[in-house]
Amino acid sequence: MAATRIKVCGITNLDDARQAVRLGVDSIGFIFANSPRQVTAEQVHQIINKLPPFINLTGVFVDEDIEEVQKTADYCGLDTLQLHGTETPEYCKQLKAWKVIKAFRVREKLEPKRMAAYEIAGYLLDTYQPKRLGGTGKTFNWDLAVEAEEVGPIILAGGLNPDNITTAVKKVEPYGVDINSGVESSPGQKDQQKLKRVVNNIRRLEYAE
Ligand SMILES: O=C(O)c1ccccc1N[C@@H]1O[C@H](COP(=O)(O)O)[C@@H](O)[C@H]1O
Repeated sequence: MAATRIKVCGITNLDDARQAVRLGVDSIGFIFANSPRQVTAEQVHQIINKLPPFINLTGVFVDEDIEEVQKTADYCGLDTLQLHGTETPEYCKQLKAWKVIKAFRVREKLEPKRMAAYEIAGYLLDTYQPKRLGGTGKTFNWDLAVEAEEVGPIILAGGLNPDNITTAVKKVEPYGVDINSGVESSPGQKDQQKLKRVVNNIRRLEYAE
């Protein structure tokens, strides 16, 4: 099995960021949108300043004014922008200076044509829940994610935790996974043991070959 890229999202403090770095995750994510995990550009700037090099930094936005996204990304030194709202392919094109990931919330079926209209670096599949634009803690039918592979690099999200991550990765074989509320002790605070278990479970699959 190819290596699975790991993003840990919803980081709100330096201790959790450092623990994610220690575990060797590929990207750490900061949520600028309305959320129990919301952070300000200033908070993220302070956290990032204290991190070592070679860490990919992702910012999560929902239908934000594009100039505000660019300003925040520049100020914080973000590498990747993850868009969770109704952002259009044209909106994404204006962010060419960054790697863009667009989130697609999955209901009963996949919408590969709609996804393929986006010329972006990665396609994140998350669980649909009315009135929630992310961070639901719920999984969706992973059979649909398997079908999405032809569109481009798939990042699997939605309710991933230490207990279901092995099944999810084995089944979907995604390019990457995005772990958020499933490794928290309370909203915005990571549980160090859960985080460690998730990462170890993914690595174990890779070493098993
Ligand atoms: O976590 C949030 O509160 C959030 C709010 C608005 C947009 C995105 C958000 N999080 C993203 O949601 C998915 C799935 O999260 P979970 O594992 O189900 O908690 C993930 O990509 C987060 O980055």
